Amino acid sequence: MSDATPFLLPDTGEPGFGVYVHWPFCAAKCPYCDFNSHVRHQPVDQPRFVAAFLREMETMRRLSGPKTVTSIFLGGGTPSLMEPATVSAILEGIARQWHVPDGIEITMEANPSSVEATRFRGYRSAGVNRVSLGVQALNDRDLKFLGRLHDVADALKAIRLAREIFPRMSFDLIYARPGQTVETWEPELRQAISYAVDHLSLYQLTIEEGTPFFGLHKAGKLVVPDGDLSADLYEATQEITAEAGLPAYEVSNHARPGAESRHNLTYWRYGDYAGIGPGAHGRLSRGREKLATATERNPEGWLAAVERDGHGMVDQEILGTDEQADELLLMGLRLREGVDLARWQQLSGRDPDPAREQTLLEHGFIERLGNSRLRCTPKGMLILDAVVADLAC
Ligand SMILES: C[S@@+](CC[C@H](N)C(=O)[O-])C[C@H]1O[C@@H](n2cnc3c(N)ncnc32)[C@H](O)[C@@H]1O
Ligand SMILES: C[S@@+](CC[C@H](N)C(=O)[O-])C[C@H]1O[C@@H](n2cnc3c(N)ncnc32)[C@H](O)[C@@H]1O
Ligand code: SF4
Repeated sequence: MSDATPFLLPDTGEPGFGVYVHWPFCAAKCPYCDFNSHVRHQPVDQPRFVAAFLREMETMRRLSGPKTVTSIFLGGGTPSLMEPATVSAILEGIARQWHVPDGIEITMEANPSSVEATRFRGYRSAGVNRVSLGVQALNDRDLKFLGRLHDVADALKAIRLAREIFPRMSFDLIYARPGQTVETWEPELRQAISYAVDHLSLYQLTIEEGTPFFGLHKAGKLVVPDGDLSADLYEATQEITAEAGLPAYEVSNHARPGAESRHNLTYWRYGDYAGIGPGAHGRLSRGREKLATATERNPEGWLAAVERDGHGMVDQEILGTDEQADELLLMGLRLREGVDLARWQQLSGRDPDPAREQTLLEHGFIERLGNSRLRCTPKGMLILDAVVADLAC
């Protein structure tokens, strides 16, 4: 995997096969975040983690069988706390287990605060060709409120560097923050668009149970935009990004056509993926069934399990065709391209209930794309869970 590697292989429209590796550590825990991330005050033994990642990959390879990888994603936590040598060893390990063609998308998440030019170049030399930066906000007051360790100047520096070093770059913003209105969000979003290359992830702030924000929210000390304002913010976001040539291809993800994240598409097209590392989940097909894997979330617990058993899986559930049909719908309706109905019918053994589908069509929540695809309208996206629940039963 050299710098001369052509980028990117064109999207075939197929679900693909992804490999996800989870780095579970962060420099500090953000008060809104319930992802599997932990702060350690002692240095993390990276070679020991690498050895465990490689062992767990062998187990996952046995479960997946031989596969051609279409994307790799190093997520977290904060993977940019890894040394470039760690990243290199992980990518080499993946290529020993599965076929990794030149030019596939290899994404790594990075925090603007843990970013260093030397590390970025090291990641690039290791084979990373897409970076996803957690910028979160473009004003210092909100960055502070979100508990971030970086300020806007750090974020802009990281964006500039990422654009220089990686062929592809995206960044995340969190909106629908306390006190935010369409009037204050719009200039921030336009500024973000001006820094974006071809991909942006825009998430509405979710108050997750068990986080410090949850406690504050419950105590009435943190007030988030109500349903109407959230919907207005969402709609404004859709319009502004579409006008700027970065339309949503999924609920929260925006890209110039052709620059969608392949890895994300694999999830939403309900493809297979191997999940490696603490708290990673995976989906591996076996004939008509799919194996849903989930590993131990605690990093040291996961490490001990892998060293003992060759994997850290705590859960292996076999999904039958009905469960797969539900998941296919749940994931596929998030996408602008919608869900492939023939695949859904093959799995569920039936058509969508005509009366329910008709009602949703008449209310403008869903639409048909020819005979073969069904998708949510922008209005339907606002009540996605209800639409899925209605169609699935
Ligand atoms: C798991 S984080 C990993 C990225 C990296 N550690 C960072 O924070 O910069 C992935 C993204 O999820 C989003 N996210 C995490 N918690 C969220 C929440 N409660 N509401 C909305 N978005 C959230 C943030 O935009 C974040 O960049
Ligand atoms: C919220 S998304 C952000 C993606 C980013 N916006 C992009 O476009 O590349 C990524 C986060 O989801 C979680 N994640 C993704 N795939 C996962 C998997 N297979 N197992 C466990 N967590 C996963 C990780 O916490 C990761 O940081
Ligand atoms: S948002 Fe990112 S940096 Fe913050 S705790 Fe979660 S994973 Fe770590």
